[in-house]
Amino acid sequence: MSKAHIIVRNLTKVYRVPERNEGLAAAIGSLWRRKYREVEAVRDISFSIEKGEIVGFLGPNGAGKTTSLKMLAGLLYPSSGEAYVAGFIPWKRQPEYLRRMSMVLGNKSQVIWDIPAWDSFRLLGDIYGLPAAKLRAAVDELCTLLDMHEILNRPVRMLSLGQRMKCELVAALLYRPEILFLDEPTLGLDVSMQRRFRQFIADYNCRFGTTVILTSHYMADVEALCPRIILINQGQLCYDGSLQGLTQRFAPGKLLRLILSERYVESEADLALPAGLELLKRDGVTWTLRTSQQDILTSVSHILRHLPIVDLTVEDPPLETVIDQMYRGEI
Ligand SMILES: Nc1ncnc2c1ncn2[C@@H]1O[C@H](COP(=O)(O)OP(=O)(O)OP(=O)(O)O)[C@@H](O)[C@H]1O
Repeated sequence: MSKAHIIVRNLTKVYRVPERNEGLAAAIGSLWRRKYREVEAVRDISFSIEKGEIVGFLGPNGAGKTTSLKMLAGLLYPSSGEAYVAGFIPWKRQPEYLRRMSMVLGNKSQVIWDIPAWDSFRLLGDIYGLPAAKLRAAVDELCTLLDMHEILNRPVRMLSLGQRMKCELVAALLYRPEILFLDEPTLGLDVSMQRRFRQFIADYNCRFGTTVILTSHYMADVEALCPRIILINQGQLCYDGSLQGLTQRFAPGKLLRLILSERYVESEADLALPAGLELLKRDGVTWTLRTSQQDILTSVSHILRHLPIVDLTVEDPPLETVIDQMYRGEI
């Protein structure tokens, strides 16, 4: 068998959703005769992930990301297919497996609202059979890393969203899982808290070699953390590879951003651009152009020869744009 930490083969999940027409008669009728509709949330996906990798699991709303992660975390049975995580079949929910993995859902809480986080951690420590000294050491270490000692004794409902998410992370990492499923962990956090979370996850992965699958709609999370991404759309896997490879494959070329000298007043019509160079946006003296990969040098030299340049930068197209175009089926 392959040594990969996570192996997924032809995994499919079909939900059976009850359906009924509007109105009281339909509601009563549905008590006897229920109609169902099938929703194929995940369709025949396969991939494998090595120990210690951080993989971004991306896709538009409803693509099947949470369903996939829930199957890998053992919260859902698949309709067909196989998965092995750390050698275990997740949905068998063997205690040895549950002790090796953890899942953080950005929109669900596993710490209890009405009691201080410390009490929730004690409860989780009991559930996972952590000796008191080990639990204290783990909480202490994680709280230092997340700079959150002062919030531990306040009821969780009195904490801010960012503080609550810190508690969720501590709860998820108390027993130092080998595999971490993070589903939108930075949802709703402000940019500086998002950055802090990203740094924490990167450091944690580096320190303990934890395998991480992350879903996030914030491309900054993905760019900062995930050298590899898996993209799914309508339940199907449509890309598995490096971030850079995604841009090269689906939006090859570069963006050239120019700032021209104030004295430049030429109209767009008068500017003759060579083949392979296209003006995308012109906002006063700030211009954005796109050039194909093979024409970068000729494009840049044309610009330098014909335009009074104050500043010029060459960039990859923003990940957001590439992903958005993919989601909309434009590339
Ligand atoms: N419990 C359920 N019962 C029926 N259908 C479901 C259930 N959960 C999800 N679905 C459907 O399965 C599909 C995939 O949903 P899923 O939550 O996995 O997507 P997602 O990629 O995580 O989306 P988002 O980015 O919006 O969280 C959607 O069409 C959704 O409506």
